Amino acid sequence: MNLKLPSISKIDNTTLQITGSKSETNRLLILRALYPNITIENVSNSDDSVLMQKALNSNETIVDIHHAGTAMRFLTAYFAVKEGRETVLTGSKRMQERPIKILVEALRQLGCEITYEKEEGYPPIRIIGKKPNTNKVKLQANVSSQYISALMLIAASLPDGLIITLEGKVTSVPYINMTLNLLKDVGISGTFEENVITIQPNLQALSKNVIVESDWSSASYFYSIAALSDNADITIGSFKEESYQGDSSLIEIYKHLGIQTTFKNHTITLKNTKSTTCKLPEVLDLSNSPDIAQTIVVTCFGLGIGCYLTGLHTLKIKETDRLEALKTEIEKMGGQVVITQDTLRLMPANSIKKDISIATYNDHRMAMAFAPLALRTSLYVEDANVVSKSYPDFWADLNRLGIQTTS
Ligand SMILES: O=C(O)C1=C[C@@H](OP(=O)(O)O)[C@@H](O)[C@H](O)C1
Ligand SMILES: C=C(OP(=O)(O)O)C(=O)O
Repeated sequence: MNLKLPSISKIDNTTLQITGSKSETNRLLILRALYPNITIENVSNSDDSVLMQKALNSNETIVDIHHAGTAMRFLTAYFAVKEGRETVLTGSKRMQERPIKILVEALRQLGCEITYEKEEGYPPIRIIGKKPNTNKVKLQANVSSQYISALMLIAASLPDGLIITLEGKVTSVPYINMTLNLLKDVGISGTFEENVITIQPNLQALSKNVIVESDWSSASYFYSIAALSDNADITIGSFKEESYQGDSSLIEIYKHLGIQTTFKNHTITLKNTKSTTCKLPEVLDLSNSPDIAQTIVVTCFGLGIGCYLTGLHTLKIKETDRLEALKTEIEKMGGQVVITQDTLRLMPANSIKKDISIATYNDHRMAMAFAPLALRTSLYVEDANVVSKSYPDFWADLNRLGIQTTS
C-alpha cells in the first residue's frame, strides 16, 4: 500500500492513546512464559509483540519471527535453555542479515547447543535446549544490547542465576536498565555495576501485575509533528515521568526545537512554544536512543536546520541500513546528508521538493519519520503498512490529527 500525504498547514489538536512499549512488552512476554502467574496490562499491539506471543505459544519446530529483532534475540536465549526442545528459529530476509553470533557464542559458553542453518553468524539457527553447565558468561557489548537483555531475561530461571561480563563500550544502555527494572518489578534481584551484570536465581512462582508504559519511540513522531506545526497542542497517553525507556530523552532533545512537554494524569501534552530558535546541540550522541535518530533527522530537515548526530553505529544493522536509507530519501527531497559508519550530518536545507515518493525499505521507522513532512510539502510513502511492526494504528492516529492520507 502506497499512501499520498497532501500538504497541510495546521493540525487538529486532539488526544491519542498510544499502544504499550514493544520493548517492555516483549521482555514481559518472555518473563510470563517463564513465570506464568505474571499478568501484563497495556500490552503492545505491534506485529513484533504478536509474533513474540505466537512463537511462545508454538509447539512447532520451525519458528518464524519475521522482522522482530527482540523476538529473534530473546527467543534464542529462551529456547536454548528449554531442556528437550528443538527449535529452528528463523526470520525475514533482512533478519537473516542481522548478526546473532555474539549471543550464540555467549550461550555456547553456558553449554547450550546452537548451530547455523545457513550462514555462520546469522539466522536461521537450530537450537537444542540444554541445561547450562556454568553461570558465568562474557560477551561483546558494543553491537546490540538485545543480546545482553536476552541473557538477563532467562537468568533467574537458571539454578545459579547468571553473572554476565560485558566487554567493550556498552551500547543502548537504557535498554539494559529497562530489562533490569522489569526483572525487579516482577520480583527478580539483579545488579549492573561497572561492566558486570549479576542476576540472582529465582525458581519460585512469581505473581506480579505489570502495567506497560506506552511507547516513547512511537511518541517521537508526534514530537516531530509538533515541531513542524505552529499550533501544536497534542496530548498522548499513557506515560510516566520516571520512564524505563531511553527514548523519553525526546523531552530534553525537542526542547531545543521549541517543544514543551507537560505531564498530567499519565498523559503528556506537547506544545510548540516557538520561543526558542530551533537548534540542536552541536553534537548529539544517540548511542543510548538509536530508534529516534530517523525522527530527529527528518524534523531538522523539515525545519530547514542542520544537525550532527553521533553514536549511530547500530543503525546499519537494524531493519535496514538506516544511515544509507536516510541519506537516499532526504537527498531525493533536495537535502544533503553526509554519513560515516556511526555519524550523520544533515546540512540546512532551504527548500523541500514536492511529491517525492519515499521508499521505506521494510522499515517502519522510515515511513513514520517522513510522514510529519506533510506539514511542509505533499509526499508519498511507499509500503505504508510497514508501520505495523511497532505501531499498527499510526496512520489512523495521523488522520485524527487532520493529516489525511489517500491510497
Ligand atoms: O532491547 C530492545 O528492546 C531494543 C534495543 C535496541 O536495539 P540495540 O540494542 O540493538 O541497539 C533498539 O534499537 C530496539 O528497537 C529495541
Ligand atoms: C530496531 C528496532 O527493532 P528490532 O531491533 O527489535 O527489530 C526498532 O524498532 O527500531
